[in-house]
Amino acid sequence: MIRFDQVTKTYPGTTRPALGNVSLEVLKGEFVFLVGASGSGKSSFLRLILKEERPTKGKIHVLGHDLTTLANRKVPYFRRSLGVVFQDFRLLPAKTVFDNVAFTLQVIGKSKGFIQEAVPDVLKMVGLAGKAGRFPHELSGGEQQRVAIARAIVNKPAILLADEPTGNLDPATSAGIMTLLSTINANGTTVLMATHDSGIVDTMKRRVIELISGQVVRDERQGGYQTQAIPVQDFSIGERQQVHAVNAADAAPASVPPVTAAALTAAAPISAPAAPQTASFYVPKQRPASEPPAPGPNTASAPPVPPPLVEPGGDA
Ligand SMILES: Nc1ncnc2c1ncn2[C@@H]1O[C@H](COP(=O)(O)OP(=O)(O)OP(=O)(O)O)[C@@H](O)[C@H]1O
Repeated sequence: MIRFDQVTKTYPGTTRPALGNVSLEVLKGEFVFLVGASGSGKSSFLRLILKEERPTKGKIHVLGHDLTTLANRKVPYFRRSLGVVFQDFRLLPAKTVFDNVAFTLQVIGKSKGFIQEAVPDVLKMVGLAGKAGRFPHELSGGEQQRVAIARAIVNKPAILLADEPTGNLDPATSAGIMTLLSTINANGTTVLMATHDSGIVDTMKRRVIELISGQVVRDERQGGYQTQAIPVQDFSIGERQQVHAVNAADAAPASVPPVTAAALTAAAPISAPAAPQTASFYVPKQRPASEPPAPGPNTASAPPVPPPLVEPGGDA
């Protein structure tokens, strides 16, 4: 579904690659977390999948397309199979919830009849059935992210890319968003999510790809946020913090075998040698151990697991 073959991305005017010689495969239906310190290459990875950036070296295949040879005129059609969600929602402020979602469908030429059926269906799925007439500024952050997710999935993409979708949300609201993304994944959409949220990754136990300085240093089924964590440091300022340390600059390239279909059916986790110790620190967002990871009694803002996507009829 997504395959990177020895992909290197070096931005113009820079010497160190944002991604270096990355080879991996993501299969249909997987839920994959991309983790790594700020600047490790997560967003670059997602942008390459969208063909917003071109690899400097190597090949990328997405949904059967070789992106290095895909003609520019075909890119808009290719992108219809991908949904994207960002940390900052990116809604159109002057449009209602309904119109924000409908806009995506109008742009690709769907009929009014299709839109009138598909938009309410998807708003119901994301738990916003009663809020179609509101404007973004009349919604909470979690609700705005639900609109953004509705917009991303209304055309039933094969792949959903999410770049820190819970980055601006509190833990309870984040849990509701993760329930929603899990449901979307359970309905058949492959999900790739870049995140710094250790609590979410540790709770979900999905495949984790960890980047350090553009290198894949870990690719693990049912992984945690950082199994290579270097444990506790005491900063003597405020609370004692758990610091997971990685040295982006000094990380040795890891010899990680690419994840293939065969590897994913094997029993053992796929993991790489530990990163070396370190001078620069990334402090992940801390989630209290007592806090439940999924919607529960203290997650009032999170609706129950939404029903499966309803197939809208009347597509023109
Ligand atoms: N357009 C660009 N031009 C030049 N360098 C860039 C560009 N975009 C990203 N980079 C560099 O590439 C590296 C990887 O950046 P990227 O945004 O992919 O990291 P990230 O892991 O997504 O970071 P964050 O968690 O902060 O979003 C960084 O060193 C960054 O400065």
